[in-house]
Amino acid sequence: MSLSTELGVQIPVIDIANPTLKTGEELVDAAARYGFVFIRNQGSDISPPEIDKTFETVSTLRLDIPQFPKPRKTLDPKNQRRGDFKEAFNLGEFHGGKAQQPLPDVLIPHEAELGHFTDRCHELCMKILRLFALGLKISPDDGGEDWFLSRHDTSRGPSGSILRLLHYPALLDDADYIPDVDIRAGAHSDYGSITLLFQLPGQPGLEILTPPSTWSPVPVSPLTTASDPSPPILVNIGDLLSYWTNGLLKSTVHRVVFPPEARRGGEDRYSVAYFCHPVNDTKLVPVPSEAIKGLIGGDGAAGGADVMTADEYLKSRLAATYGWGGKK
Ligand SMILES: O=C(O)CCC(=O)C(=O)O
Ligand SMILES: [Fe+2]
Repeated sequence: MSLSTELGVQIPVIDIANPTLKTGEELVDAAARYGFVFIRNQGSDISPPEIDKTFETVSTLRLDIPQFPKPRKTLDPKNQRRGDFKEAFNLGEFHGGKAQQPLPDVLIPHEAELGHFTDRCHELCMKILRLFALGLKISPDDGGEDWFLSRHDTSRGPSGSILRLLHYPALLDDADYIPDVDIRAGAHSDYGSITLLFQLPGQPGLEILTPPSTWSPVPVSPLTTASDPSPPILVNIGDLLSYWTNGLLKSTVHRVVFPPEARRGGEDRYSVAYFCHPVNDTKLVPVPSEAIKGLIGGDGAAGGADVMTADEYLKSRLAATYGWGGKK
């Protein structure tokens, strides 16, 4: 493990190519401290060409796609009056390589490739969740390393997992833009188990809220990964996994800002996020780990009659942010 030392916060960089118990412990430690961790990408999990291909597709996204919502919405409706300067397309689960929703014309030729990428993201999430179970020392009697896997097994039923393609347009000279008010993506936390975030070299902007309340920039490629074939994949804990672990793993608030040089003109920014959720009917009983037992009783998952399903939890988070029926 190494730390990303430049700029602001030091998010650990972890190599999971040949994982051991120590790798699991390091992941749990990073998730408990920061809620964010970089997974080094030297090609063994999701290959750089697969990531490049997905970004080629994302770069075809333009504001004139009818399905893109207008006017713009924000991820932070409580604090922000104006919409985020971004467009995004969410792809739900694929079945047999087929999207289960209408696709905009520009994405139709890329359906199989996006389905494949979604599968690769899900597999990587399973590898990471297995390592979390190892690091949390879940006993073999309770399901051991497989504890999270059976609960994210897509053959058991639908889930809220989403692949989100994001485009943050460059600012045109005549853009209706208010410096220091407008933002590319408003402050928010993610809702699911874990999120994978893919970013492009030279396109920074992500910031995380660090205690007591400082916005710290997150580099795309920390120094120790500068010569890797692809930037590391950024993994963050969502609200559901934080709830499930009674707050041991942190769901950290984050946002995307305009880099200072992009405040007029500037460049488009593209990113891809995979939000991994458990199967809808998964019961969110407390994760059986000694590290979590002492924390039960706060705002986290309760046993007994109060147990929520993953689907109920997601709906409650959407309702708290947008009112019932809203969409993130
Ligand atoms: O585009 C990014 O870098 C972050 C996007 C994000 O946080 C989200 O869509 O939840
Ligand atoms: Fe996010």
